[in-house]
Amino acid sequence: MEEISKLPLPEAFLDFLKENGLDPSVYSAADSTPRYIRLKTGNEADLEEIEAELKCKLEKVVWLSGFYSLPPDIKIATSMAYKQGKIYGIDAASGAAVSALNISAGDHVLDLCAAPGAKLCMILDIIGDSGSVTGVDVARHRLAACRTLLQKYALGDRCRLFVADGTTFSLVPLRLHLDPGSCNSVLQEKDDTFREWTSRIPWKERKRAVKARENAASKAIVRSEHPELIFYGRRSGIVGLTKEEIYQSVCNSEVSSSGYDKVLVDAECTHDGSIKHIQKFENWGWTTLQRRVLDPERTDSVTNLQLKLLTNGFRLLKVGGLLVYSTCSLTAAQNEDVVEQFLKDNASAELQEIDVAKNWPCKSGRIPKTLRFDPLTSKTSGLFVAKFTKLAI
Ligand SMILES: C[S@@+](CC[C@H](N)C(=O)[O-])C[C@H]1O[C@@H](n2cnc3c(N)ncnc32)[C@H](O)[C@@H]1O
Repeated sequence: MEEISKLPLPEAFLDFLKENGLDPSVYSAADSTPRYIRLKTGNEADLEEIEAELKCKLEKVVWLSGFYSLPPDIKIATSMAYKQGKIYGIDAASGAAVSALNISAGDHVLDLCAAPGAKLCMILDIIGDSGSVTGVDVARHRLAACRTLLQKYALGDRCRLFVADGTTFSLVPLRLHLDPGSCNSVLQEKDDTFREWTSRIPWKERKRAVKARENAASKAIVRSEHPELIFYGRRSGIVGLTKEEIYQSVCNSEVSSSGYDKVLVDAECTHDGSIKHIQKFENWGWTTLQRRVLDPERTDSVTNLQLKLLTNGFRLLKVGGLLVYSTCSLTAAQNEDVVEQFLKDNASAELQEIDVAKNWPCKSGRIPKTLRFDPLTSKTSGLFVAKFTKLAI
């Protein structure tokens, strides 16, 4: 086993890096990469108090608004500031991916791989009291954790969460009825009208849902008529509508005008660029790394999935909208190769310069306009970011 800094990397991982043309020295920053937090909007005046509580100086990240760095050994989870939802942990490179979307007031945003939800929280914090956010993830337990996060940070008012496969998810934003007060008067309540969301689901309904999940799990192929809605806020557009209205399908030609303004595809990947993730294998065991990261079959299936997620996210984008594709892998196969194939398959997709990136501590990817954060030079977790717009053709 070769020793790089204090993180021992097994031969197989070093071979994986070599095969992918990646420099192992990026992992030497493992011990010095700072931890990052984002201050929830409205808590700026509490900065000194938070510093006193954490007993450390919060260094403003000059290139990313609302972000602060702190030494990696500082624990934030037990602090009052964290418990009260004033700060949340999110890597600066992740924040950059969200920032690249140029979210503005009134936007309807789709986060296609949303859990556990750090980026979703940031998106919701930015949109504030306008527009809507739809979070999708295939892993129910991870999305449930995401729901807990939204509630903790009181950010869920304009959000809806669906357990669904992002490669086939088909719902467009509900542009009307975002304010339940304004629609109740015109809508006639039917039996299946969605009322305000509550975590206290009636016993009968809960039993029915568990049974449906058990039935689905017992079949080889999970067939669900609709994506499962596991949370919706008061102004998410859901309250006051019926099931039929919420699950209304639209054809591809309609999506060009009624699709999302912004789409984030923070795709499933092998996480090899995330130093924090790689460090976890010290405890999980390096054989787990072999299975989850190095296995060529895993890499092949993940790149197929990434292309499908990107393609479907783009399908749901309206003309003139913006899509950001990101992964925390540093391999070309999961990044530039996926982007190249996607551009080849989608004539209406155009790669965009990330205009807000002028002062970001990152490098260009192999394809101009794409960006790579590498832990050593960026002092962040590793991340690849590409941004697209949809042309009217
Ligand atoms: C890199 S993580 C997303 C992190 C998240 N954006 C955040 O900031 O916390 C990738 C996510 O993709 C989800 N995923 C995997 N396959 C998926 C699919 N087919 N459809 C939707 N989500 C999927 C995983 O469950 C995982 O939560």
